Parts: sequence; structure tokens; C-alpha cells
Amino acid sequence: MSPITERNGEMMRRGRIEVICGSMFSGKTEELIRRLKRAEFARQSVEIFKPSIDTRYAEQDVVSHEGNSIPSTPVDSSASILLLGSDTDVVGIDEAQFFDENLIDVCNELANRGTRVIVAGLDLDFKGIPFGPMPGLCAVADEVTKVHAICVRCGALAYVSHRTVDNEKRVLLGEQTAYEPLCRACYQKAIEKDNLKHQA
Ligand SMILES: Nc1ncnc2c1ncn2[C@@H]1O[C@H](COP(=O)(O)OP(=O)(O)O)[C@@H](O)[C@H]1O
Ligand SMILES: Cc1cn([C@H]2C[C@H](O)[C@@H](COP(=O)(O)O)O2)c(=O)[nH]c1=O
Ligand SMILES: [Zn+2]
Repeated sequence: MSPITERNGEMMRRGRIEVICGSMFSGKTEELIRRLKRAEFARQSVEIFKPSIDTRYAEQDVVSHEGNSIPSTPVDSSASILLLGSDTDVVGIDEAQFFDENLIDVCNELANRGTRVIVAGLDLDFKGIPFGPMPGLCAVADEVTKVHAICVRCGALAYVSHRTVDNEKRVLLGEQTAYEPLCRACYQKAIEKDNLKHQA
């Protein structure tokens, strides 16, 4: 069970929201899997969800770039998470940026009912704009962990995922062949170069 607390003389599970955010390759999924596996070792009930559009490495599992994985339930909308994740000690959600804004209310509702909710997602899209429900989730979270990849151009800490293929759609599944993690300075240079290419 989750840590227990007392409310109005009743023993309750203590709910909370933990957000793990950062660029691509920053270790969000590995950190999510680490926390979820520790909860399983503690014999807590764990349910893991991901958006069904995320078929990059596997249909069902949450998989890190290193190949670590954990079984999950793909869902089409955040409402399904509330339905399927109730009465669970710990709910894990990966690729949260792809969910609808209602995910914020769903996580709040689960946490208020006593569930520990651990959410991982991209804080910024390839244009450097806050992605989907992520900024709202960071605001309501009890704890936010920002993780960093290494900038592939200079070795500093990366903060954003630069798209290296010509496609303006916000959602474009991919890995190293389509994205590179960059620090702020290298990202500025890369964007200037991209803009010049588009003007030519
Ligand atoms: N530039 C990079 N910086 C850090 N890790 C990288 C980089 N490129 C590839 N990786 C790999 O990505 C792994 C993290 O994968 P993952 O947890 O799936 O990240 P995320 O979910 O944030 O995209 C690292 O352990 C490392 O093996
Ligand atoms: C920046 C950015 C990324 N995506 C896609 C690319 C990947 O399939 C996922 C992120 O996965 P990770 O676990 O964080 O490596 O999101 C996108 O669709 N749009 C973007 O702007
Ligand atoms: Zn750099």
C-alpha cells in the first residue's frame, strides 16, 4: 500500500503527483520505470499508461532508449486513466505531452483519492513551446524532477529537442534519426541555420 495518513479519524492512502520532465534522451522513461519497479518491490499495486499513438518501440510496453521496459496499457484519452487507474496505489503515465488537457484534472482526482501518480513527458516541443498538458501538470505537481540529456554538439546539459528532419507537424514520432538534444546556445544556432535554409 501507499504511505498511510489519517483524515477525519479514517486511515487514508497519501496521494501525490510527481512529474518527470525534460528533453528527449534525458532519462525520463528510465526514471519512471525505476520508480515504478521500486513500488512493485514494495508490493504496491501499479498501473502504467501511455497514449495509444506512441507505437515507437512497442505497442504495449513503455520502453526507454536503452531498451529497459515495463508493460503498460495504451489508452486513447485521459478519461480512460481515471476509469482504469482508480483503486491503484501507484499510477505511472509516460509520454504525457500527447494527452489532452483533461489529464491535469485526472491526475488531481487520482491523487485526491490517495493514488501516487508519476507522470513523465516532454516539457517542450521541437519549437521550444510548452507541450500539451505538461506545464499544467508541473503547476499542480507535488514534486517536479527536471532531467537533462547531454547536448550532442557541445557536451553541456541539453534543454530542448531539435528536430533534424523537415516536418512542421507538432506530433512526429521519432528518435535519433529525427531529433537531437541541444543546449540553449546550440539550439539558437541550429534554429538560425534552419531558418536560413527555409528562406533560400
Ligand atoms: N545525448 C544523450 N544524452 C543522454 N543520454 C542519451 C543521449 N543520447 C542517447 N541517450 C540514451 O538515452 C537514455 C535515456 O533514455 P530514456 O529514459 O528513454 O529518455 P527519455 O524518455 O527522456 O527520452 C540514456 O540512458 C542514454 O543511453
Ligand atoms: C520534440 C518532439 C518530440 N515528439 C515525439 C518524438 C518521440 O516519439 C516522443 C518523445 O519521446 P521521448 O521518450 O521523450 O524520447 O515525442 C513530437 O511528436 N513532437 C516534438 O515536438
Ligand atoms: Zn550545446
